[in-house]
Amino acid sequence: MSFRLQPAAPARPNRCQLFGPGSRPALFEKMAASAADVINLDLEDSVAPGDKAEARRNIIQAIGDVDWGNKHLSVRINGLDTPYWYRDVVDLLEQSSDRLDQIMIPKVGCAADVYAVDALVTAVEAAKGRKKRIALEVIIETAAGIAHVEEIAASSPRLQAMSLGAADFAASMGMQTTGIGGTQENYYMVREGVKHWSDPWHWAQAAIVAACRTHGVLPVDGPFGDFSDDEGFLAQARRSATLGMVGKWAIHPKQIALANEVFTPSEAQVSEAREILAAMEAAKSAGQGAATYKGRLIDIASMRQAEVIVRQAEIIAG
Ligand SMILES: CC(=O)SCCNC(=O)CCNC(=O)[C@H](O)C(C)(C)COP(=O)(O)OP(=O)(O)OC[C@H]1O[C@@H](n2cnc3c(N)ncnc32)[C@H](O)[C@@H]1OP(=O)(O)O
Ligand SMILES: O=CC(=O)O
Ligand SMILES: [Mg+2]
Repeated sequence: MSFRLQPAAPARPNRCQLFGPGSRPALFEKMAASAADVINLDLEDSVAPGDKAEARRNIIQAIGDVDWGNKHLSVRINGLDTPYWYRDVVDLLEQSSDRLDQIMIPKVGCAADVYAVDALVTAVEAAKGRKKRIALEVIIETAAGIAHVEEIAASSPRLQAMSLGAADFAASMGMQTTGIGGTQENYYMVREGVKHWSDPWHWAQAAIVAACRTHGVLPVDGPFGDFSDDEGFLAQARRSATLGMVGKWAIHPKQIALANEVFTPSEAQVSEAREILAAMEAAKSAGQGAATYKGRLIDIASMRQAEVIVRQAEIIAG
């Protein structure tokens, strides 16, 4: 380990972030009753410009009125390039109850974007005497965002989570697709006449995970647009989990159980991790740093890997 230790990310479940437009208040009770760990009430791209003010009012009312249980409650504000975002922050923090946990900032392009929101949040919190310190989450979904991902991950002690937003990311990068996440038809290699599809999101996800893990932020995979394709969602989510992401968005209730399944370590994974820890304790007692487990090498690094899985299971179990 470097002299500078890697900080732990917030110890809360973040397997599924369920989105719903602020302009559809009929969905709020359903969202609250769902099995998602995080609720993202949206003021941004799922809300038409003419509905922004009403959506804001709907959300402020629902934050106080709906029983959100133990969910992490977040509101996605509008981007800093719009005339809406400051009013989103001010009205939310002046008018909503203390039940609000988090504000999500879309299309973050540099650390100063987070600084601006942090400064405004800090001022309104102090002016209103709000007791709960609002957390922030950001979406990396532009070329600038991915180019500055590390400084963004380090930008504020309020920052808890960072998602990849595949739709806007594709647009900003000029990618030739209208798909939101998942396999892209034209992203393949050919060997002996057979196509092998590759993953165009992989490098951005890996950059996000590295930036997040360096600075103690939760890395999250964003939307998968085709909610009739469960297999595609599962494949995308499994790749994300394997890379180190802790959860994925649901843009339809169908996707919640799929995300929870993938981002909850299975009983088999947890018991294998515990067996590795036990085998390494036995090896250490015998004065050895390496041992054999099911015919394969395990050593002290294997303990760290196993601890990741056990810790994830413990956080989810509460
Ligand atoms: C690229 C991005 O920025 S992604 C993030 C922003 N986008 C969003 O927030 C979009 C979120 N999703 C939605 O708005 C909707 O799910 C849509 C538009 C995709 C589909 O809406 P519908 O046509 O109503 O879906 P559908 O008819 O399949 O809904 C089935 C049931 O789930 C409910 N439902 C639909 N969406 C949601 C949701 N997001 N949360 C909770 N319940 C929902 C419906 O009310 C319906 O309930 P019912 O059985 O009691 O009648
Ligand atoms: O905001 C999400 C996205 O994919 O764009
Ligand atoms: Mg977006």
